[in-house]
Amino acid sequence: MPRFLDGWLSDVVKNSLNRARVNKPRERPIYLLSKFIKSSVNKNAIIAEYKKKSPSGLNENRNLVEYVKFMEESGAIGISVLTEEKYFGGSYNDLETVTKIVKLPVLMKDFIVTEKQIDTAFNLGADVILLIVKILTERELVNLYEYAKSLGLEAIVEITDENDLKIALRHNFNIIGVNARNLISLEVDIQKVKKLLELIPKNIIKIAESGIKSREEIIELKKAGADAFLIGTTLMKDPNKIKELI
Ligand SMILES: O=C(O)c1ccccc1NCC(=O)[C@H](O)[C@H](O)COP(=O)(O)O
Repeated sequence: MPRFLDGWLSDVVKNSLNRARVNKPRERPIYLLSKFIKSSVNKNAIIAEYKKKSPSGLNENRNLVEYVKFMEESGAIGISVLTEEKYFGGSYNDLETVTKIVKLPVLMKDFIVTEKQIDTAFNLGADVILLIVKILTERELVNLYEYAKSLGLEAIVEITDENDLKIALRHNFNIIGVNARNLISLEVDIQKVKKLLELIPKNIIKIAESGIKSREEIIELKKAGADAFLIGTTLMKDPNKIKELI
């Protein structure tokens, strides 16, 4: 069983535990996010996220195919697709649509607590999964990471505070995501992200997640050590903003 959680997160995790596996043969090679981030030398490595709604108040029902193609053409190095249904309005269909049309790493953005969910990510063509330290026990985190790796998928291990970081650094995880958003209060704190980024060793790929609105913030986060940037709300509200952020 995952960690004991309060409020909406406990509901999300309960729903995730009950989600059925989608069984379909994978039709796509694996695009390694780590490779795309490392080879992004002359531009900011942006992972553009598609999410229709969010607990923090987003509500944008954009055309998925147009959005994703535009992000690929504009130079995003990856696409993130929300698949959580109740709080983010996502779906496995959205993920499948995206993996059929882009030649970029695709992140299945969800609250992963079971191997079934990772099988589904693999079968639907995703290349990367997200493992959130806050919602898993340490043993579950390691087991799910190893399981994803055994399928050839990469995992972003997401931390939100120093305690999460302590846990993450006890293992050989190669990609750490630092989320500016507190998962309970939903407050965004970019300064906190900068502090945490500075504590992560150089050899680990670091992704700054959430709340990014401007090029200035990206430059600050880069100075603190971020290698890539996961951006949802800002791009869903105004897709053209990618041209300024990249
Ligand atoms: O997006 C939310 O409101 C949210 C609330 C609570 C937990 C997670 C949440 N979002 C998941 C994410 O990590 C973000 O979608 C992602 O980092 C992009 O963030 P943003 O650019 O702020 O949309």
